[in-house]
Amino acid sequence: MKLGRLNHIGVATPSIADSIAHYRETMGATDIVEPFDLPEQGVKVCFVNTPTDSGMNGTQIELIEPLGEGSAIRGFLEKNPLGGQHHVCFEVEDIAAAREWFEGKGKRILGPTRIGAHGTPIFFVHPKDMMGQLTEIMETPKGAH
Ligand SMILES: CC[C@@H](C(=O)O)C(=O)SCCNC(=O)CCNC(=O)[C@H](O)C(C)(C)COP(=O)(O)OP(=O)(O)OC[C@H]1O[C@@H](n2cnc3c(N)ncnc32)[C@H](O)[C@@H]1OP(=O)(O)O
Ligand SMILES: [Co+2]
Repeated sequence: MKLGRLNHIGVATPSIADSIAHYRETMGATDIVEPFDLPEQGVKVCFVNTPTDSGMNGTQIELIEPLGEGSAIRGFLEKNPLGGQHHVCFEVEDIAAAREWFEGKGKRILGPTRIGAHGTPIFFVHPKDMMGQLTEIMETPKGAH
């Protein structure tokens, strides 16, 4: 497997509205996408786009707020009430081959491969098998970059 670009850093927050204000007013972000619900992932999502010199897409901050009782990020926010860095997400060309790669290395994959916020297949690898970082792997969107 070949590591692709760092697509996004997932940041859990108890309030996307408060986080948007923080990124606008304190961090000077100018390109923030309207938040939307992803009930199948148990989160409300908002992308903060970061600029690049090349004009290619920059790495995003993916703000995630719990949606519904069974949200996967509720436990994280109970331990970290202010929120904070939750996961890193790297792109790969072929999601099935990437899954086989991590499985072959004995890494625990969390649940099935499913469609993520960018409309392409994703899966998560357990933080305890990844040097403490919850790691999302996503297939590069067709025609991106
Ligand atoms: C927006 C959609 C999508 C996208 O397209 O980008 C997303 O990003 S959705 C993001 C939310 N979804 C997920 O995170 C799905 C995968 N996550 C999980 O399955 C669980 O959250 C988890 C990683 C298995 C954790 O489960 P939880 O029940 O909350 O905690 P545990 O107590 O079982 O945790 C065990 C152990 O791991 C440590 N931990 C938990 N979360 C993290 C983390 N984000 N980063 C690093 N470490 C983490 C936790 O502290 C426990 O450690 P010990 O206390 O030492 O046992
Ligand atoms: Co993510």
